[in-house]
Amino acid sequence: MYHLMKGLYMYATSKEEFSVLLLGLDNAGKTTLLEQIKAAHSTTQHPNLKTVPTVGQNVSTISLPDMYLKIWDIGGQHSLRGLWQSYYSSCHAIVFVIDSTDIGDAELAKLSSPDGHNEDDFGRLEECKLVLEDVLLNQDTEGVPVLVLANKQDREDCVEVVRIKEGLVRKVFEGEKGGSVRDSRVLPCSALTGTGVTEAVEWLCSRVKWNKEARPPTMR
Ligand SMILES: Nc1nc2c(ncn2[C@@H]2O[C@H](COP(=O)(O)OP(=O)(O)OP(=O)(O)O)[C@@H](O)[C@H]2O)c(=O)[nH]1
Ligand SMILES: [Mg+2]
Repeated sequence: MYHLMKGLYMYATSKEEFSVLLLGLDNAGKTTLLEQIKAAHSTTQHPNLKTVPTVGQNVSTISLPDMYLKIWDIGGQHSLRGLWQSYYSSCHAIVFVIDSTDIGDAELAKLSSPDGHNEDDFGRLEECKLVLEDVLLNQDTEGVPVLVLANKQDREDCVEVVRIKEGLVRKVFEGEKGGSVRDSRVLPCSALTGTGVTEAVEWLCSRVKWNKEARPPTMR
C-alpha cells in the first residue's frame, strides 16, 4: 500500500525536465543571464551580478508550473570550448549569447571585403561567427532549437538586434546543412538589467515542448 501511494504521489507531483545550454564567447554574459533567470524564478534570491569568468560550468534547475528547466552555463573561454560538445547530445535547447558591443557592426559581408577596415572595426565578429557555426554544424545539435540572444542591449555602443539578425545570424544559419530544420530565433536582451529575460525563457519553454518527440524530456 505504501509503495502504491508513493507511486501515485510521485506520478502526481513529477514534471518533465528539459536541459538548456548557455553557450557563447567568454564575456558574452552567460553567467549574468543565469543569475537573472534564477532570481526571476525565486521569491527570495537576488541575482549575483558580480560574475567572474567561468572555469568549468554552473548549473541550476528552475521550477516552472509545467516543467523543470535545467540550465547549464558553460565557460566560453577558448580553452573551454572543447568541452561544449559533450553536452550536446543530452540538451533540449541552446541559447547562444552574443555581446552586442563586441562584433563591429555585425555585418559579416564586410569581413570578406576588408578594404578600409582594420581588425578593430570588427570586434570579435569573425570569432563569434566561427564558434556559432561550429555549434550548428555538430551532428549532436541537429534539430535542437537555438535561441540567439543579442545581449548587452542596455549599452549605448551596442549593435541593434535587427542588424545582428540580418548581418550575422541569418547568414550563419543559411550556411547550415539541411537549412531550416530547426527552430531558431534572435531576441534582444540585457542580462545585466534583466530586460528580455522573461521572453527568452518563454521562447525556450514553447520550443522544447514542440520538439519533445525528437528530444524527449526526463521525468523528475
Ligand atoms: N552592460 C552590460 N554588461 C553585461 C551584460 N551581461 C553581462 N555583462 C557584463 O559582462 C561581463 C561578463 O559577464 P559574464 O556573465 O561573466 O560572462 P560569461 O559569458 O559568463 O563569460 P565566461 O564565463 O568567461 O564564458 C561582466 O562584467 C558582466 O557584468 C549586459 O547585458 N549589459
Ligand atoms: Mg561565465
